[in-house]
Amino acid sequence: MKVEYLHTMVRVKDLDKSIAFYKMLGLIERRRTEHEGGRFTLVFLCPPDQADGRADVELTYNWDGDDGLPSDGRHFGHLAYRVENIYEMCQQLMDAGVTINRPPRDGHMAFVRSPDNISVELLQMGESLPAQEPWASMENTGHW
Ligand SMILES: C[C@@H](O)C(=O)SC[C@H](NC(=O)CC[C@H](N)C(=O)O)C(=O)NCC(=O)O
Ligand code: NI
Repeated sequence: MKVEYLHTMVRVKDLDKSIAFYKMLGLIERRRTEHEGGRFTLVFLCPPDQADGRADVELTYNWDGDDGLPSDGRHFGHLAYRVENIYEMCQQLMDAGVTINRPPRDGHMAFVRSPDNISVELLQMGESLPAQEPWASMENTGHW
C-alpha cells in the first residue's frame, strides 16, 4: 500500500515567533486553518518548491493555552501520513495489536499510537472513503 509522509505536528505558544523561526530554516507558510469550535489554529509550513499538500511542520496554536502541556519544548503532537486506503491500513495495524485510538469513522482521519506512545495521524489520500462497518460505529479509545 502506498504511504506518504505528510507532516509532523508540534504545539506552539506564539505563532508569529514560530513562523519567523521556521522561515529562517527556509520554510514558508503554505496553508492556515482557523478552528472556531476547537479554538485552535493550524499553520502548515513547507519548502517553497513543495506544493503537493505535504508539509514539514504543522504548527498547532491552542487559543486557550496547551492544556497544561509541559513547556520544555517537548510537547510533541503527532507524525502524519497519508495512505491509499485508511480502512485497510487500520485493519492491518489492529491485526498487529496496535490500538486505534481514533477510528476512521469518517473514512478520512484516524489516530494510532506507536509502541512508545507517539501519536500518529493517518489521513486518506484523495477523497474520503464511504462510511463502512466496523469503523463507522467504533468509539474512540482514550485521547488520541
Ligand atoms: C489537519 C490534521 O493534520 C490535524 O492534525 S487536525 C488533528 C486535531 N488537532 C487538534 O485538535 C488541534 C487542537 C488540540 N487541542 C491539540 O492540541 O491537539 C487532533 O485531533 N489533534 C490531536 C492530536 O493528538 O494531534
Ligand atoms: Ni496533523
